[in-house]
Amino acid sequence: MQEKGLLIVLSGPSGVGKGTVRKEIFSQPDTAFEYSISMTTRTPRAGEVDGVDYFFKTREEFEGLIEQGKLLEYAEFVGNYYGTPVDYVRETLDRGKDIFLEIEVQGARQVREKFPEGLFIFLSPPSLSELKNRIVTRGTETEDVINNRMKTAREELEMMHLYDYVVENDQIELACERIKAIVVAEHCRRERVEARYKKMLEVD
Ligand SMILES: Nc1ncnc2c1ncn2[C@@H]1O[C@H](COP(=O)(O)OP(=O)(O)OP(=O)(O)O)[C@@H](O)[C@H]1O
Ligand SMILES: Nc1nc2c(ncn2[C@@H]2O[C@H](COP(=O)(O)O)[C@@H](O)[C@H]2O)c(=O)[nH]1
Repeated sequence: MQEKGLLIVLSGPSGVGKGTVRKEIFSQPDTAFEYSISMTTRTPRAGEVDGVDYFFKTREEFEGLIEQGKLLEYAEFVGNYYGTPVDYVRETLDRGKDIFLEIEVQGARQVREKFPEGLFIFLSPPSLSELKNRIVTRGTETEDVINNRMKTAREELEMMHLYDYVVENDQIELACERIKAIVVAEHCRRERVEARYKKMLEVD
């Protein structure tokens, strides 16, 4: 029987650099994970492409997907819905591939309930002032949205205890190396290796 892949969740406050770090990891040729493209009702930012950055949906479409049970998790974040399509996650894990979800804290909590064996990583900022500086410098949000996201960031930082690892995003390259090292270590965790051996011994 095909061994299942690892479900990896990366969360952290808005502007900490999750998207930047994720894009850097996925640009590296030795990265073997797959990325779960989320659904959202947020308006696309300049340069964002439907089906690449997100699947952009209306609120009616999104609520239909919730009703049909098509989402592994979903949350309302600063006025918009965000959610993870469940089928792609399950298919990828069944193929034995690791899958990487970049989602906020309420969603991560729901995923933890369904996949307690997943790997949950929290990306933290060097400081709150640097976090604000990053969101402002990105230049994609209005002042109101920035203030709301900073308020939510304080609540999210208090949820760090729900995660297995905390990686500081002081420098992009270092944060990526730390995340990749954690994934390698997770694959070598004794409980996982024992489970693999148990299955092998059952077959022989
Ligand atoms: N280590 C870093 N040092 C300095 N700037 C960074 C670092 N990582 C990311 N940034 C910058 O911070 C800004 C926010 O990054 P990014 O959009 O990746 O954050 P995010 O966590 O994905 O945000 P959101 O949750 O709002 O989508 C970007 O302008 C990015 O270039
Ligand atoms: N619960 C979920 N959160 C998600 C998902 N996809 C992205 N996100 C998170 O939403 C915020 C805002 O994102 P932005 O692109 O508008 O800046 C951020 O924390 C993302 O990580 C998802 O499928 N589920």
